[in-house]
Amino acid sequence: MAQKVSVAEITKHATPDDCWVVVNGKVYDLSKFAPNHPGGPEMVYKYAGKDGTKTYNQFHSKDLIEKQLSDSEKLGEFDESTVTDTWVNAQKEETISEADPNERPPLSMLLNCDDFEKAFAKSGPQKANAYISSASNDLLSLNANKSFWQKLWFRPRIMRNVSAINTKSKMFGCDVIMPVWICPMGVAKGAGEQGECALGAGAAASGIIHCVSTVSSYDLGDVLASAPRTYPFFFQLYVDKQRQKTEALLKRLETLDQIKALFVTVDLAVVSKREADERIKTQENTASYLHGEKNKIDKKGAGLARTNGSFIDWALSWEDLAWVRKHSSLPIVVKGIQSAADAKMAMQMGCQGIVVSNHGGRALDSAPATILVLLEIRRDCPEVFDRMEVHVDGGIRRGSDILKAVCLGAKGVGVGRPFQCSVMYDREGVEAVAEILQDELETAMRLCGVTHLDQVRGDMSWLNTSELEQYLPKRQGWSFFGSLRSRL
Ligand code: HEM
Ligand SMILES: Cc1cc2nc3c(=O)[nH]c(=O)nc-3n(C[C@H](O)[C@H](O)[C@H](O)COP(=O)(O)O)c2cc1C
Repeated sequence: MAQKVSVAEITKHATPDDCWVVVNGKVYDLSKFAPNHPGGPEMVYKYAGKDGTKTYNQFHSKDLIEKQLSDSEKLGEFDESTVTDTWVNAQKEETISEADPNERPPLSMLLNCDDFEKAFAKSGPQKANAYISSASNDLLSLNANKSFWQKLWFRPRIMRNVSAINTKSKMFGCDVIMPVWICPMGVAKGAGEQGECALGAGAAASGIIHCVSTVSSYDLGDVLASAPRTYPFFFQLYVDKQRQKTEALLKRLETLDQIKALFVTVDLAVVSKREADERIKTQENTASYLHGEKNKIDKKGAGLARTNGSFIDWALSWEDLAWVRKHSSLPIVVKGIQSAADAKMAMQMGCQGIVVSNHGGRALDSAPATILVLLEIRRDCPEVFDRMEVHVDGGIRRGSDILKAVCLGAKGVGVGRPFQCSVMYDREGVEAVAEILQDELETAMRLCGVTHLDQVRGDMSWLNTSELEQYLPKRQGWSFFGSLRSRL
């Protein structure tokens, strides 16, 4: 890229079909790439014939663009000597609200997972907060996820000598200090400069596992390098409409021995409406090139999340698991199970695991709270817990929630938003969340009279589920008259 490209030349290429963009002092032809941009094409078109550095850097690692684009799309160095006043003024429309580090409460003041979400809401970039905290429509599943964990009560035992306790566990063959993985979450760089690298480094330092999202801000190689060379990770897969792209990704994963399981996300055939995200209209992404006018928002709003999912294949079906298996030797874990029937299906298809999840309330609103699905599986097809690893996420915010999940039979739990928000404090923030959960788990175990997690895994006698049972769906194919008939 020795050649220099002038402002006059760049501004000639300012349409979706002919889209040159300056990023970090270099000029790229993004015409072919933009329609496939995982964050949606409009994000890129907005910078056609302009400098997109500020926005790009907010969400992506510096070298991502260099790694992703072909040589013919790299046009040369930006010729600074040709900058004019018109060019400078044209770049001024960007109004990204940035986090002010001085506004942040000190890490030592944050005592629980909720504190991290509150701190981010107060001091993180407004748009990033809307993206992270939002969920579908009326937030019914988001709120139910969390509040239903609070409707499950322990049945503690006393005087059990809890001086020495052990939270160590195994998840997909990996030894962990406690059965927790950091949920896959897109574009973590929006929350803090180190993005997924903070999540990876923090997970490794804390002895838990980071599940890296398909739509990570950093290249997977960089995320893996944030941890010691042999430290394990999981990888989350969105199947791309262009299946050959997914095949290439799976091929790459085969070469990365740090990846120990493949979480295939199946609950987001389309991205739902997240109104908090749609309502933030003051940010730079609201100016839609395609709509022809600056700062014009489409009829649905200005949501980032909505445009991001356009590449996800909504034709995905159970038969496709055989295709995934053909291209991957990793344990296959179906993420997004929302009924006992589908848990059973995954087991019958020979999957190694499932994650009971409704995408943190970001997929179907009114999807059941994940703890209810876990209870339903235990009631209707308990054999699932013996045949594969059952994991759960959604609203898990306390160490005691982890213990409850384990008593229900879970091998591990995913924690999402608190970790994403902790990235505002870099790796130290991630470690702090893990430390809080570890401490709370140990305390809950001691106060319950439990010394080792294997002692209680799948043992419902430690729980009182009465309050929740009224919310469980009726058994499939079960009816009062049917059961009466069978007794006659
Ligand atoms: C080769 C280059 C690029 C790659 C591989 C890439 C990849 C991605 C990915 C994976 C996402 C996350 C989607 C999700 O959360 O579902 C994303 C989001 C985004 N990208 Fe890019 N991108 C590239 C270039 C650019 C450029 C040039 C710009 C702007 C100038 C840009 C702006 C954005 C924005 C604003 C988002 C939205 C973040 C959010 O959802 O919160 N990207 N991109
Ligand atoms: C900001 C954000 C981004 C997410 N991105 C992804 C993703 O890329 N892939 C995925 O499978 N799930 C994604 N999820 C869902 C999480 O993996 C997880 O299921 C959910 O956040 C768990 O709920 P919790 O946040 O209440 O702990 C995302 C969730 C959030 C909050």
